[in-house]
Amino acid sequence: MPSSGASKPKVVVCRDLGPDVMPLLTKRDDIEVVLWTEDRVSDRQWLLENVKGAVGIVIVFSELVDAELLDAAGPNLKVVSTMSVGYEHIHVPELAKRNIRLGYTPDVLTDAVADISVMLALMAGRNANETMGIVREGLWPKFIWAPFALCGPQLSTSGVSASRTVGFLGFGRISHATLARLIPFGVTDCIYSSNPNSSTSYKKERDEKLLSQHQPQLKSLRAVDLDTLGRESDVLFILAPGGPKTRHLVNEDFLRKMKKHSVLVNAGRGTVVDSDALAKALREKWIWGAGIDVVEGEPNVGKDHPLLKEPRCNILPHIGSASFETRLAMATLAVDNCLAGITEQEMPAELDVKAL
Ligand SMILES: O=CC(=O)O
Repeated sequence: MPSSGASKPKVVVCRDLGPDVMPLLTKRDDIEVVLWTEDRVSDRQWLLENVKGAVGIVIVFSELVDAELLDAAGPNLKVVSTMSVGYEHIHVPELAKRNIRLGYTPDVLTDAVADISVMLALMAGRNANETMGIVREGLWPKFIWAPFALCGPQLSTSGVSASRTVGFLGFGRISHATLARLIPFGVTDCIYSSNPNSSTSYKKERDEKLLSQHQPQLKSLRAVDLDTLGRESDVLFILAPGGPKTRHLVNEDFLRKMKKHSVLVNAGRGTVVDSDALAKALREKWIWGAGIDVVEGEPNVGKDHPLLKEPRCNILPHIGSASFETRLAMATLAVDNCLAGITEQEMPAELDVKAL
């Protein structure tokens, strides 16, 4: 843990951001960098002690930023910079109260998360977890190939007559990028339910743009209520940012309305989905399968978790943005945001904490 010159402004960094990015901080002689060197969630006590007097903190989505932490930091704190696009782990009103700025990492991860969303849809529809399990357990030699064994619903519509309606719970940048990837799969109808605070004129303009961008393939794009979203989606992508307003929107009631052959993908936040209800939906075959990158309560998802008992549940350990290119861009942006925040300049990507 480097420590030079007690009087220099202190920046606490809760993960080693690697050899390309750390020097952006450590090579500066006008700040003191305090680093949590382990590749796991920083210890809360360590953070509470080290954050005292800091001007900036660089975190990831597993560090909770609440009144306790901000009080421990004290009045010098100017910026919290999270290496994530989501900010469910940050009590934003507490930042607003204290005039602390918030940096985040939108855009740079859009493609990586959209890629993995499509991957999860394919994995869930085509039974990746279950079928890879057969191979992993050495059961392939005993497996009798049969015409309809281990089939699942096809994502692409080319060559088959059925059309596919894709649904999005949350309709921001990552959803748009996911939709773009699905157009070549033959998707013609898209429905979504999104932030009720976005203005009607913004939504109208955005939807017209998306429709014209995906002409002539995309025939319809509609904002719908949650009931319709559940009932009509063949593949439902949950790409909402989380937080109290979206907690358990996908619950037993919602899942019971879904089609039997539908696939649910969650690459947004685990809290949007009630895990017990999803496990029941899979067990009782209300839906076909699920592909999830996020789970409520993660990373505490051990072997006994109800979702792990469901073969049709394809689970990844929150790796949506985990490509070399994207993580490098995110780490760089998080540092740039932090440096701009502590020097009171315009941040490359700032969330307006007073407007959230
Ligand atoms: O989940 C990842 C992120 O919010 O960046």
